[in-house]
Amino acid sequence: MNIAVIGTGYVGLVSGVCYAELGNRVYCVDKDPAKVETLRAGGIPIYEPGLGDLSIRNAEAGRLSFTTDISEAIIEAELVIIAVGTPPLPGGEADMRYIEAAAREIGDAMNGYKVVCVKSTVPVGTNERVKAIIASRYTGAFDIASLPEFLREGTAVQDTMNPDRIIIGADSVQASDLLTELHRPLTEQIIVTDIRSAEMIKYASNAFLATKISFINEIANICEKVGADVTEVAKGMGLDKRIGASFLKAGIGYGGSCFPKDTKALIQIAGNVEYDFKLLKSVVEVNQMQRYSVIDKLYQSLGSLSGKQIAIWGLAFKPETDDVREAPALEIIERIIELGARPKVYDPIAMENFRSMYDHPAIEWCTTAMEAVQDSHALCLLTEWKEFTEASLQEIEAALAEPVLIDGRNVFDMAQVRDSGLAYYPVGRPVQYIERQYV
Ligand SMILES: NC(=O)c1ccc[n+]([C@@H]2O[C@H](COP(=O)([O-])OP(=O)(O)OC[C@H]3O[C@@H](n4cnc5c(N)ncnc54)[C@H](O)[C@@H]3O)[C@@H](O)[C@H]2O)c1
Ligand SMILES: O=c1ccn([C@@H]2O[C@H](COP(=O)(O)OP(=O)(O)O[C@H]3O[C@H](CO)[C@@H](O)[C@H](O)[C@H]3O)[C@@H](O)[C@H]2O)c(=O)[nH]1
Repeated sequence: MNIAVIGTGYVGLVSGVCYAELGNRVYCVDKDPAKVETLRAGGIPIYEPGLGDLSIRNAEAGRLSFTTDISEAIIEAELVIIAVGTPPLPGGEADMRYIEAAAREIGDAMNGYKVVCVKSTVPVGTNERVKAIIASRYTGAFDIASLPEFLREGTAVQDTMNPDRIIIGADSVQASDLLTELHRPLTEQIIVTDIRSAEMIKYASNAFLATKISFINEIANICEKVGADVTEVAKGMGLDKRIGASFLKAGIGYGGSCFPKDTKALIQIAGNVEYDFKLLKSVVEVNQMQRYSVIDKLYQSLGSLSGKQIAIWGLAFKPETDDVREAPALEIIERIIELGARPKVYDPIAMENFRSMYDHPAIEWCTTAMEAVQDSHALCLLTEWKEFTEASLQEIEAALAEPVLIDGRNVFDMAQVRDSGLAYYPVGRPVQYIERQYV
């Protein structure tokens, strides 16, 4: 199948490369010439495990090309996939300007029947808007379809090649047949539904996963007060098939380019039809507060933060990605600086992205994990990179000026921590017990 993918971000690039891997001929378009140049030279503008090799292999096989010219990309395409960004506007609603611009450009470049589908996460009714925009510029026949994307950053290639399900929202047999044929090699679980339901499935899925995270974070906060261990609680809950074990890891709140934006967008979508989505509003509020649990623990352990040096391990919103959009580290570091402390930060991959989003003279940018820890008054682990989870507690303790370890991701083994001299502050585990022993 000949496919054009508009937008070569985390979704567009991964999808384009994976469709090529399935044997399709894929043209990826981006309006950013620097990205296209990097891709043409065999590079990858994002960090995503496994993507680079796959991209090079398919480009060399002649199945994958990159261009800034949408007409070149869609001239032979049967399927055009829109995968541009839908970032949040200040009020929380999704910014549709990139989708609408892409629809206009597609409309101008159409040269025959094609199926145009929207993979970006978009409010209900967007596909109809895209159809209207294209129809206002192209009078020939075409179909539209919604094809929501469920990949996770860090495991995007694996998720794309092994999806739990494919959702196709279509109002024509040609569109649903074409998309079914494309995805058949990946899974039997292909759900064909109407366009509006497909658009809603994406937001509802992300909102539900975010709800699970905020729920377990609140349970964790209660566990801390009653002396229970949230990791045991989550294990016990997760064995109930009706609940499921995934997305029950307590931590410092969800971040990333999706959950924060999509929860707020769904609240807006509901608000637009005069529905007050109270549950989701609480999910967002709990998530915001959870980030500050790290600051509370710093206070608990150090008293005033003024003049203190705080090591930060992890800037990316999750491991195995360079994406720092809505990373909890941003608000935590800002707050640490406001309180008069000096953060010494380290992340194996996301330093550059973080620094271009937020820089401050109080921040010391370190080149190794242990450099950040050296002589700091506390270490805060914010992202569970393997390098951190495998770190030696003895080395950490020896390097710190005060033996305070705030583990925002519950990565360390409690028995090992007990054998160390560290004052350990995990999430939702019996902090007081450890404090009594070691502080
Ligand atoms: N990142 C994820 O993990 C993920 C997962 C599922 C769904 N989504 C959704 O997919 C969409 C894309 O997300 P992303 O993270 O890949 O975004 P991104 O910001 O990483 O990439 C978007 C790309 O589109 C390009 N672009 C914008 N307008 C264009 C145009 N008119 N023509 C050509 N290129 C254009 C930009 O230059 C950019 O490279 C969003 O709606 C997002 O919510 C993202
Ligand atoms: O039990 C958990 C699971 C995740 N997180 C946090 O939640 C955030 C999001 O993690 P994850 O879902 O793994 O990554 P994303 O790449 O943001 O993927 C989500 O957002 C994408 C964009 O819409 C969807 O496609 C995916 O299905 C959905 O999982 C991260 O900050 C994680 O640290 C937790 O705190 N506890």
